[in-house]
Amino acid sequence: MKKLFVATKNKGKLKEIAEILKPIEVLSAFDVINENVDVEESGATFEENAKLKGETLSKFVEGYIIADDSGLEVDALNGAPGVFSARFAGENATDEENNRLLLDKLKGVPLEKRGAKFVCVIALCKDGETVATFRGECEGRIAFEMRGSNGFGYDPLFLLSDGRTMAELEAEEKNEISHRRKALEQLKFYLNNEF
Ligand SMILES: O=P(O)(O)OP(=O)(O)OP(=O)(O)OC[C@H]1O[C@@H](n2cnc3c(O)ncnc32)[C@H](O)[C@@H]1O
Ligand SMILES: [Mg+2]
Repeated sequence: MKKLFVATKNKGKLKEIAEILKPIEVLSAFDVINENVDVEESGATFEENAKLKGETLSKFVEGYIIADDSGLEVDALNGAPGVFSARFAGENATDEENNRLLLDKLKGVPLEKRGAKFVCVIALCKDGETVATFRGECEGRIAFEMRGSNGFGYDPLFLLSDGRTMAELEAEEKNEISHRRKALEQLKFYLNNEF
């Protein structure tokens, strides 16, 4: 496969996906669709939402498209924010607002109880149908304050075992260990075998 559309409005995701999938050419579906398509992420799981986004947008492009639905699951919050990660602090919440709310909710929780994981589900779709889904996870803890300016979303609060936050990693380092990398590796394996 030489070229793949991606159904995302998130520039941070798009950049990571393009880097990880090289040499496949990655194109944003929203750059080629003239209409204003908005997909309601009403699913209860990352899989459902990835399919919703991929299947809907696949009807507007020629060929294969992938959608990424991802988020953060925090142990002490019983898996929240989960599928609500992007809108944790409200419908149009900024990353900063989401991070602040997370810190608030974890006030007084000690480090050993601050376990969390990032989850990424990639759906591969075509002509309104899902061909396959792939899941990647990355484990860490929630830090006591935000640190670092790389990445996006909850990266400044996601503490790795070496003591750095995900936002303190260089882009290449994040792309080696991330949930997104793990899901996309499976996609690459699938594409190499099926196409
Ligand atoms: O739906 P699209 O258009 O792809 O973009 P989005 O930002 O709304 O994406 P999601 O619905 O999948 O929500 C994922 C949220 O989870 C968080 N997230 C996902 N991957 C992340 C990562 O690698 N690092 C930090 N936060 C991440 C971040 O807050 C995202 O906004
Ligand atoms: Mg979204």
